[in-house]
Amino acid sequence: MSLLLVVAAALVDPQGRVLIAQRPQGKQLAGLWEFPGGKLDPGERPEQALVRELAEELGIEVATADLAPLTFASHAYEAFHLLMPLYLCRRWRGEPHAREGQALAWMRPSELDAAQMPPADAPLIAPLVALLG
Ligand SMILES: Nc1nc2c([nH]c(=O)n2[C@H]2C[C@H](O)[C@@H](COP(=O)(O)OP(=O)(O)OP(=O)(O)O)O2)c(=O)[nH]1
Repeated sequence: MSLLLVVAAALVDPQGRVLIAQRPQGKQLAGLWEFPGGKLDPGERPEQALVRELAEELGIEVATADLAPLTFASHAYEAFHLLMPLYLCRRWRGEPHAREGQALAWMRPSELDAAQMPPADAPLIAPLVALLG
């Protein structure tokens, strides 16, 4: 079993909506909607990696102090076991925009359709609904 650590963020806007991004064609799980984030580079701390991914993917600047642990996913994919902490973030600099051509959407957690997200993400929705409605 290989364990894959991926860090992800629920960016929350003032209306209580969270940002999801569509995985581009050609990648594993293409077309599904996910929380922004990604894998750690060698030697990186998880929060550092998430700050870097948010800058690369969305062009926003986030301080590690503004990343609050919310919950995590633990899911057995065929090729690896995914362990994915989900951080809540309500404060950033800049306007999130798709820097990698991905579609973006702000959604109320209660509207997140588990079917359109990777299977690992299904258990992440209830804690977001509990917090934000
Ligand atoms: N960022 C993110 N990844 C997720 C979520 N749910 C989920 O199963 N994953 C999986 C998909 C990928 O296997 C992995 C994230 O890897 P990644 O986005 O950094 O890398 P990738 O698969 O696009 O591949 P690559 O960049 O190395 O080419 O975690 C999610 O909500 N957000």
